[in-house]
Amino acid sequence: MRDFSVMTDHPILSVRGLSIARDGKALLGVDHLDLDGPGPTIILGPNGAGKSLLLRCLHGLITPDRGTVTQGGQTLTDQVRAGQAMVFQRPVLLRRSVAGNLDFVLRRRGLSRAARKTECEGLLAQGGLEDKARQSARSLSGGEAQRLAILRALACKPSVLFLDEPTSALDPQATQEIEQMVLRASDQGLRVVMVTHDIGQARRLARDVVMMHGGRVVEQGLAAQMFAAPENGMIRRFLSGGLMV
Ligand SMILES: Nc1ncnc2c1ncn2[C@@H]1O[C@H](COP(=O)(O)OP(=O)(O)OP(=O)(O)O)[C@@H](O)[C@H]1O
Repeated sequence: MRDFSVMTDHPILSVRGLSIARDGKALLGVDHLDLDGPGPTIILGPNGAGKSLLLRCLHGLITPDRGTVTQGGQTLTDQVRAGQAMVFQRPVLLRRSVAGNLDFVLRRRGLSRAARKTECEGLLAQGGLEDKARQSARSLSGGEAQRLAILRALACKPSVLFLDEPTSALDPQATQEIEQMVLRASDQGLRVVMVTHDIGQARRLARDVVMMHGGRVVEQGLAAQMFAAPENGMIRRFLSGGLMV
C-alpha cells in the first residue's frame, strides 16, 4: 500500500478555494483544507451540510466550479484517482457471485489466476464472507452487501479509501462489523476519509474530524480535542445532542 505521507512533504489531501453553486445558491465553499496524519478522518455534520459534495470532490467525481483538490501535491489525474476507492451509502455490486465481484477487480490488477484465488480467499475471510463466496451478490443482506462493497474497494489496493455514510441503512450489529473493517484497514495503513452525521460513530472511529455546516468547514482538528472542548458553540450543541440547524 502506498503511503503518501511518507512519499511526499505534501498533505495527503489538500483543498484550495473550492466552491460549488447551483441556481445561484452556494452549496459548498471550502477555502483551505488539509488532511494529514494517519486518519481515519471523519467528515461530520447535519443533513445538507455539504459532506457528500466535499467527499465527491476529493474523489474527483464532481468538478467544482472553482478550486483545486490535490493528493500528495498532485492534481487528481486518472492515475492519482486510480489510487483512490470509494464506498457509497448504498452498495453498488455487479450481478455476479460474491467471489465474482472481487475477482472482477483482481483481474483488472492483472493478477494470475492463482494469485487472484489466494487474494480473494483472504478478502472473503477479512469480511466474514467465506461461506458466501458462490452466492449471488444481489442476494446478500444489507450489511453483507456493504462488507462486500468495502472488500471490493480494498481489492483495488487503494492508498485512500472514501466512505460516504456506509452504515446509515444498517442495524447496530452490521454497523459494528463495518466499523471494525474500517478500523482494521486504517490500522494497516490505509488512509480512510469517511462521511457520517452520526456523532457516536465519529467518536468511535475518528482520529481527526472535519466539522461541516451550510457547505462550509466550521471546525477541524483532532477528535480527542474537538470532542473534549469544541471551540464553536454550534458544535458544542451538536455534540451534546442538540439540533444543529
Ligand atoms: N446536483 C445538485 N444540484 C443541486 N443541489 C445539490 C446537488 N447536489 C447536492 N445539492 C445540495 O447541496 C447541499 C449539500 O448536499 P450534500 O449531499 O453534500 O449534503 P450532506 O452533508 O452529505 O447531507 P446528507 O447527510 O443528508 O447526505 C444540499 O442542500 C443538497 O440538496
